[in-house]
Amino acid sequence: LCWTRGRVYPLPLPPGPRPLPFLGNALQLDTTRPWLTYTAWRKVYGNIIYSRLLGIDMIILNSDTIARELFNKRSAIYSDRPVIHTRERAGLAFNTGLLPYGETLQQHRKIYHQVLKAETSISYNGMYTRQANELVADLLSAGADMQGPKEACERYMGVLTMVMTYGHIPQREGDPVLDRAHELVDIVSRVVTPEKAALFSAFPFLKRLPAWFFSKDYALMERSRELCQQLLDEPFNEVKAQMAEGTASQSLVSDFLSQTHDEGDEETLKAVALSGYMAGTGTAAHSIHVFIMAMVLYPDVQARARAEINQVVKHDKMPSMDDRASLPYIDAILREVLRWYPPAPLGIAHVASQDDVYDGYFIPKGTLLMANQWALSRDEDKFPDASRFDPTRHLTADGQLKDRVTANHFAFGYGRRICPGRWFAEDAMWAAMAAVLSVLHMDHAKDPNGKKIEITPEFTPGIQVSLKPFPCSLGSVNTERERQLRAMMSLK
Ligand code: HEM
Repeated sequence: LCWTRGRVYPLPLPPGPRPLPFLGNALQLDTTRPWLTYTAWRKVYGNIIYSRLLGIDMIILNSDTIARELFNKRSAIYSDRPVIHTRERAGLAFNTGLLPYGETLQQHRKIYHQVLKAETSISYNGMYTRQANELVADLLSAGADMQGPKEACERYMGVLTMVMTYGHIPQREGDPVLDRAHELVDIVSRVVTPEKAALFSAFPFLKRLPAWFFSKDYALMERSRELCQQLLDEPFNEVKAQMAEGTASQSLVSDFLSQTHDEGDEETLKAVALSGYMAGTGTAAHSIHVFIMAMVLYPDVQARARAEINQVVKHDKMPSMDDRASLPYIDAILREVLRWYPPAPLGIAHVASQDDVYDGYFIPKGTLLMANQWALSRDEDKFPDASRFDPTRHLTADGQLKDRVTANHFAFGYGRRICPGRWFAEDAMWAAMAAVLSVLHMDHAKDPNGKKIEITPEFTPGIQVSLKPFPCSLGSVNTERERQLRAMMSLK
């Protein structure tokens, strides 16, 4: 028996910093970016670290191998989620990512699997290409507006997810569904202000924080609840009405509604559609935005990628998803984007539903476990000179991809909670990156004296980070392709 931190366990807990009473290790954290602290702790305590915060047991995994050992191989134990205090108050109890492990979650995941699995995701190829063309046009018209590229990436993912879930193509300006969805995602990240974002990521349970802590956020949470209800019901009811009239487009909702008449199933379907939108837009939009920044900062990578496209695709044609197998360098860029700045640096916490033992360490039931993706991404043994953006890490000497699939990337998480939108995300990212590289030259913005403006990457923190707008200059390098793209857009 081991007497550890006031409690008796059959074996020692993993090593970790000495906690203070009640606060635990809270004061040792970089509160806006706790993943940096956890990565620094690795040097002292290693790849599996125990920490105690506000009375909650937490284990940080700084190794992909250990995360796979626990979350994948022992998924029967490690698939639960922490209880988040604000979940009900903000109307977010329906959200797949926050559901405890159980029957409802399994129903959700079954639906995602049917509409987002690799084979189905390919069937959206026409949609990815069409929307990628729009993205290029939006980026071209962004000009010197710094907000432009970020908004264009967000619109691209917002439209793709709306079309996939409701068959609804949002209007360019003032679309009521897209606007509300944006507002909701924005509120969720404002309720999760930098301080709270840090708390949420560092203490994703928050169950034990007192109510006064949230007093200022009550109004926002009220609005969030209202928006959730509208967004759960309105687009869904519209699809139902369209189905009755025989005018509904194919979508997740229309496909499933045609198979079910059960009201319980309808609630599940609504929850799945909105959770997919909430989980999918910010993450993938951030990654496409990071891609643009990487292309500005690493012009050699940009030039090689464009040269490869020009070799495979005729000079006056846009690439299509059919060209993907012939363009492994673009996939290598995609994997490097996910590694370089993973959208969820600590993933979403898993919870142990039973006591367990790993490598001689005791893991008590109820422990919250987080795979520290930031540490994985900066592992110098696996990724030498890790802060450098270098797609060739993912290629063999003869230019082929080292791993068969992108969907196993650590950025998508693990086990029974692995991201169900990973194929949709990677297909959407690939289409966007190939279209952008085919037409656009991405460069540093210049000041009035013609001097290039340096970029310092900044991110809004949270469970999901988001690259802030940065100065850049985007212009066309291929007028024939640009013409073809605009012709394709007017044919829609
Ligand atoms: C670059 C894009 C994306 C990244 C990096 C990403 C990453 C993640 C991660 C790390 C998790 C948690 C996994 C875990 O617990 O181990 C997750 C969960 C989830 N993702 Fe994604 N995601 C992306 C795009 C998408 C898209 C496009 C969709 C849907 C259309 C989506 C839907 C979901 C859902 C519903 C969950 C919750 C699953 C659960 O709790 O069982 N994601 N994602």
